[in-house]
Amino acid sequence: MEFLNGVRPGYDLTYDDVFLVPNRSAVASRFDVDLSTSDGTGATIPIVVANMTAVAGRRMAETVARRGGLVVLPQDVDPRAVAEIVSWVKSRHPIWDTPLVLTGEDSVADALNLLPKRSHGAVVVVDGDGRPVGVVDEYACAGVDRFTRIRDVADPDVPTFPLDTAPRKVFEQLHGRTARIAVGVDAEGRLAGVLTELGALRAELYTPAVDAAGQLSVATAIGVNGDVAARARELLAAGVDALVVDTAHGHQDKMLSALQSVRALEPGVPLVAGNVVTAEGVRDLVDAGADVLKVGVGPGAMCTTRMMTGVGRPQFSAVLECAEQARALGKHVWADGGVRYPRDVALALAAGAASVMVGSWFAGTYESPGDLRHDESGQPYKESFGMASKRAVSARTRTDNAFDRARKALFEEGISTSRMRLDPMRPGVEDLLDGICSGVRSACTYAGAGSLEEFHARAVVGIQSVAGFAEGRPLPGGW
Ligand SMILES: NC(=O)C1=CN([C@@H]2O[C@H](COP(=O)(O)OP(=O)(O)OC[C@H]3O[C@@H](n4cnc5c(N)ncnc54)[C@H](OP(=O)(O)O)[C@@H]3O)[C@@H](O)[C@H]2O)C=CC1
Ligand SMILES: Nc1nc2c(ncn2[C@@H]2O[C@H](COP(=O)(O)O)[C@@H](O)[C@H]2O)c(=O)[nH]1
Ligand SMILES: [K+]
Repeated sequence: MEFLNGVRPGYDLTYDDVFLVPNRSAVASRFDVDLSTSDGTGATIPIVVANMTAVAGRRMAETVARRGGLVVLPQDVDPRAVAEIVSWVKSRHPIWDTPLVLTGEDSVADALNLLPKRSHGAVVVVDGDGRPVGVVDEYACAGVDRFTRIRDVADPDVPTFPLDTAPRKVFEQLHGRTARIAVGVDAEGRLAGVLTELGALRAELYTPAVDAAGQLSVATAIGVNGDVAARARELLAAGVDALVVDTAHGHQDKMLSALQSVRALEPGVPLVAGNVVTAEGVRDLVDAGADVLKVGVGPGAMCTTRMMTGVGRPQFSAVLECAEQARALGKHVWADGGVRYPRDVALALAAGAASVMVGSWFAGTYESPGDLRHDESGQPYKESFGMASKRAVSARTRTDNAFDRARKALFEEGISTSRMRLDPMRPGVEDLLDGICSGVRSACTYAGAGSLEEFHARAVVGIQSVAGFAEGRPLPGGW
């Protein structure tokens, strides 16, 4: 990456401060751009979902891995529960989505409770042998008593396909029909998955992130306290595909010894560590065994670190400096936090990040773990909170004695509650991934790049005024 006219400023920059200049391009189509990452995780899109309790759970992990990204499960989850989630994610089909399932005897109220759990918007009704006999969506549930039996409202016309049917064929069969989903069945005719028309299209455009056995990939985080090596060993045995050693101040001795102890296990999967924002931090963590550095102090949407401490660094410059150092050592950087638009992802990749971590933005989707709520005006939202908030710290320290818990509660560096609105046009995480991947593909072709490495090599970045940033915003309401 180079700065426009070779001018590298003497002050630090964040994503809003910069823009990409178009280059002459020989890339004929945005579909020709390869978005796969170079960080050794096998991800085929440069997106990692942050290890936050309000964001990263099993449905998020399954859904994002199917589209080629990676989800990091939070460190606050008990290792046995992580093992269960990992084996569950790995048991999911890499193309067909996990169905929501009820029997004909269940009620419309049961269906209405289940529907917001998944983006595909339908519940499959099965018989006693697990064979699909109908489909119910929210329209079928509208205007009927909530105690009505499902069998009385289900649509018995279920487009059904063997699991090995090409997604394009499923797309063509669904196109123009009223049926919302296609149902995939195994050799015995039992329900095994569902696909919407859009899901079938995505299955042709994205490549799932999978392990050597072809099963969906998933990562997990650990902290720096306690017996880090023992916990890491347990998680590696559970089959995680990357291990993230995570603490607010990654450039501290406790992190270095934690990393050394995990590296000594020869994990055999990428070892990620952070957070840091300086070249010195990168060097020390690499010396201690990190393959990937997590970069960002203070940019997160739930993060109050900069307001509480004055510590941090504008994220674009932090990523640029850390990526330069990591690349010089043959290592990689994940740009962590502060991503609000697809452009922020493109800019982080231009600065040299191998992948970009997104947290709060994805909290406002069907796939995040929280319950769907509605505000006073009926708008759907989910709650999000920071991992250093009173709420998260209190959950993390629940087994400590009362005095220690009270001591810990003093160091609050995150928001305990916030509302992340579900965008009615993009309520699922895959809708957001579509937007991000389209934006990044397009950014690559503007730069004349066919891969993310070429994008970083060719990117020309300029610095803009606040007015320059404002000019780039759309004006849906006119002026
Ligand atoms: N990217 C960011 O800007 C930030 C991210 N976070 C996220 O919050 C989560 C919790 O992290 P964390 O609070 O580190 O919790 P951890 O449970 O990992 O504990 C961190 C350990 O490091 C010690 N420590 C020393 N200095 C610091 C410091 N300045 N900040 C934090 N701990 C310090 C703590 O000791 P003692 O408690 O005795 O001081 C504690 O033992 C993580 O997911 C982290 O990524 C949190 C803040 C900033
Ligand atoms: N200082 C804090 N940082 C936090 C907290 N919880 C999470 N985080 C960091 O934010 C990113 C995600 O950023 P986002 O803008 O996409 O939400 C996450 O990976 C952490 O590094 C917190 O309580 N305090
Ligand atoms: K912030």
